[in-house]
Amino acid sequence: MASSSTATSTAVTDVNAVAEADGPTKSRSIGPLAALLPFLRPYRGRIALAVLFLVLAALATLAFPVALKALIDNGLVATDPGERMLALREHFGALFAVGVALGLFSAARFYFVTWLGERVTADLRSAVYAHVLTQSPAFFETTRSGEVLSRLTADTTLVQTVVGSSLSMGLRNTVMGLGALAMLIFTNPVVMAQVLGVLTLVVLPALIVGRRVRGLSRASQDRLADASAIASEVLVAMPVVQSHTAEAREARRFSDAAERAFTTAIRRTQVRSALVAFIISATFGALLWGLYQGTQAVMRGEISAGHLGQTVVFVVLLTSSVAVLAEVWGDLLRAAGATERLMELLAARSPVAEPAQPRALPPRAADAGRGASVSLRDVLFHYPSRPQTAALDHVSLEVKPGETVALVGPSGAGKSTVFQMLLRFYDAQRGEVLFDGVPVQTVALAELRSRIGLVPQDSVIFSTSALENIRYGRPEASDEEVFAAARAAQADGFLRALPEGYATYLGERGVRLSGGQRQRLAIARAILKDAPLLLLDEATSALDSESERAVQAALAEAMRGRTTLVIAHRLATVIHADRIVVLEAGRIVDIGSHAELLQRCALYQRLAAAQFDSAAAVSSSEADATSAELS
Ligand SMILES: Nc1ncnc2c1ncn2[C@@H]1O[C@H](COP(=O)(O)OP(=O)(O)OP(=O)(O)O)[C@@H](O)[C@H]1O
Repeated sequence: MASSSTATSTAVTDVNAVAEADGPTKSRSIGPLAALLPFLRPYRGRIALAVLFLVLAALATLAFPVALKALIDNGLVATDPGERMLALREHFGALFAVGVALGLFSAARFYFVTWLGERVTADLRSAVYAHVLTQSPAFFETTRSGEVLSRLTADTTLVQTVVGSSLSMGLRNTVMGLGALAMLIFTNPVVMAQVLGVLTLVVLPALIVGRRVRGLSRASQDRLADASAIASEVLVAMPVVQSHTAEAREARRFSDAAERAFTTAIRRTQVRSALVAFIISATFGALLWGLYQGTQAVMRGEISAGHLGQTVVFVVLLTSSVAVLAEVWGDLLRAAGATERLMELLAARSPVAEPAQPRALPPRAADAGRGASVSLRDVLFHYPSRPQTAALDHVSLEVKPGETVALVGPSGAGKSTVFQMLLRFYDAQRGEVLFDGVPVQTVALAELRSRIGLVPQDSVIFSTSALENIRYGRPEASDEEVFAAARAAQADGFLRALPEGYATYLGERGVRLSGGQRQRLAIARAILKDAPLLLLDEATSALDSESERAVQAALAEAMRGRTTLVIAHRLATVIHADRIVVLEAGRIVDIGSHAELLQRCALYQRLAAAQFDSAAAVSSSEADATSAELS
């Protein structure tokens, strides 16, 4: 346990270190298991019951050899056959009673211990998952989601084995072993001293080898996590994989990772197997030695046959306890590796910190019908992984309530980064980001984000019904409100036409909807959320003109009465924007209306010519207007 402090101090406190913690283990003890204590603490009552039944079961086991001795020494001595029969029945009755007690106590112990294992694992899983969900995007840049999933399943399962079985096996065998030891010392000190000598020779190497098992355990869990990470990455990108006919390549990449996990697991198993062989043969040796000594003593008339029988059972109990304990030690070390890793995830601190004393945003009612104001003041920001390149380079922008501002610029200009700043996914290194005049760092994250509706470029559809999908941003909304939002987003028609209408299950990632339908569903979600600021990242993929019109109408509805920042890829959008901000390499190059920028901004002219003209879905009248303006 001495190393638990080491484990805590090495527990990763920043997100980057989580990803780097793939290396070998830092401490080689069961110390990290101490981190499970807070998870066990709420269930003190259950633990007490488990321990009670565990001790009772161990005592019943220890009572067995005593009853056996009584049977051999007393049950068989009566000379009268009738009396002997009666005595025998009594002794067998006593043995049976011990057996029944053992059965009942063991069942109760099993129930409580397994309950604890399941409970603690479920709590741990939920705690780690909930914690991971609070991490900023920086965490997910460095930690693969498949790896987190593997931690949540494979590592917690190891912990479950320990809490739900190994710990109780360990405790039971400790109690039984100590009991057998005490009884042996009490009844047969000479044999005892010898057995103990042999056992020491067994335990020491087992402990030493066990350390290596733990290192290998963590390594094999890590390799397993690698395989899971590959699978989860590929499974969500199946169309890309299949269109590149990369199935065989991806299958090989996974099987290579699985193979590495296998090799590491086998190395661990080899070490463990050698340990098992050693432990079993050595403890067997100890047992036989005890038996040999005892037989001699009986022959010399020093002890009774019953005494020998009792001694043998005690020695069996003692040696098997030691053997089990060595096994359990291996399990504990394995689980320590898994716990260490889970605790690293739990210790990861998001660099986007909640303010200690959050300031309230101005009441929402005041914004109703006009939207929020947002400001970026001299914002300098680089992504944590790219400290040399400023993604936003001294950007200042004031957006008034109700205004629609389009962001345009070449790829990598920093348009999405502006959104990330407003949502406070990252904090700027310099400058200020204000929402309704309040610096975003001083507002509770939940409050800030509740005021922002986001329609991302790739509409995310969850694997649930259409109704629940729209309700995602405001779970308490009534069905009627959902229908109204869907109508406003031009989604009501196609949703009602689905086999089960709004109750239709949309499949994983909405694969049953077309691109335009997915967008409208995402817009309905934003409309229902009814936030004063709308961040809209227009989809770049072209839609057919009918679908495009529907999406544009939906967007117009979503923008009504709100402040809107839109990353624009469509001509219709820039034409209708109040102002257009032209970004390049993290700087604002120019701000103006479409007509003004066409007049004076060379970059905008290039963008307009290349980007908007080629947008297939631009309605013909608008395209004509632009051509006229451009020419
Ligand atoms: N998570 C990230 N980590 C590191 N660098 C990033 C990250 N996201 C974006 N960048 C970099 O920051 C710069 C601005 O990116 P941003 O995504 O804001 O551009 P954009 O204008 O939205 O581009 P696009 O139109 O292609 O989406 C780019 O150089 C990009 O490579």
